[in-house]
Amino acid sequence: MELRIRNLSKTYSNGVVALDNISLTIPAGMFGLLGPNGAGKSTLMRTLATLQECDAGSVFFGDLDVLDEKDEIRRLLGYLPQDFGVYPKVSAYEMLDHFAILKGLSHRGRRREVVDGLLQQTNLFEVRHQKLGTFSGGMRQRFGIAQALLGDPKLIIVDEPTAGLDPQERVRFHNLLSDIGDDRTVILSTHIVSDVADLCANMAIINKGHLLVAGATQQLIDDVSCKIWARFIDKRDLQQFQTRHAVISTRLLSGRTLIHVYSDDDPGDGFEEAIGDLEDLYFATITGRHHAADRCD
Ligand SMILES: Nc1ncnc2c1ncn2[C@@H]1O[C@H](COP(=O)(O)OP(=O)(O)OP(=O)(O)O)[C@@H](O)[C@H]1O
Repeated sequence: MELRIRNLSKTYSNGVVALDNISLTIPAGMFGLLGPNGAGKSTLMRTLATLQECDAGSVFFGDLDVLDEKDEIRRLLGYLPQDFGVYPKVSAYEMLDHFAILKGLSHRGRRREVVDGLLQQTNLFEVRHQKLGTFSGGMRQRFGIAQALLGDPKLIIVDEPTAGLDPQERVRFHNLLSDIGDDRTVILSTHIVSDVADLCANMAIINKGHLLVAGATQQLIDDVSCKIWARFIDKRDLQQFQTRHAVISTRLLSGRTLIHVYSDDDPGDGFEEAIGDLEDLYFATITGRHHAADRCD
């Protein structure tokens, strides 16, 4: 089902504008919401998860008014918050069983089936009697997904789930997310570009409360791909290059400094055409070089 966000705004009491007139349509499947720290992602996620009020705007999930029909939405919603805390002294099984009771699964036999199934799906069945306090970050996040999946939600919101996971756990977590994203609407909020590149067919970039671009991930990459130029430089010359060119990223590659610049035409100066990727789109967009209307021919 589609989630339609229209003209959503939120200003905190200290004057910070966290969401500035955001309009966005999120189709079924995996959707990536990408933005740096402080962009407004968590504010948007908490608003969609009915945990926080906005100042203006509307949100519909199919025919349901998310901001008004909170109880109905909560029945369809699974949420993994950014700061998902667990009781360290309780086992994974006990905790999930407890959440299942709260979700209204009162029949003991049925509950056991559901809880066992979710522990299997998240690869935690073998360790189900271990205390949550002994879990690694990745195991804890997979447990977070297990609790978010209770009640078979149609809308799943995960807020920065892979921060702090090692590469192996990240892959494992990605596989789990891509499995659950098949027949649901899953919103993945993250500042990690590869999370979106690996998983999300559709995406948006927000910064400082503004929606910058939104659409099909591959189309958005195609729109930037002809405008990215690269060259290695001596890192002492970086400032010079920054004054002459629209430098969007600087990275070290085998000890050498590689810069990417954004330009409609060949910038000269020894740059070669690079094939723009999602990271280029991200940096070009949040540095204000690339805009939603910019295209490659
Ligand atoms: N309760 C609050 N009161 C005042 N300002 C807030 C509050 N919560 C968030 N903010 C501010 O609103 C802006 C957006 O914050 P938000 O947490 O939504 O961003 P984010 O993209 O999720 O970033 P992060 O990844 O750091 O959580 C930030 O400038 C933040 O400092």
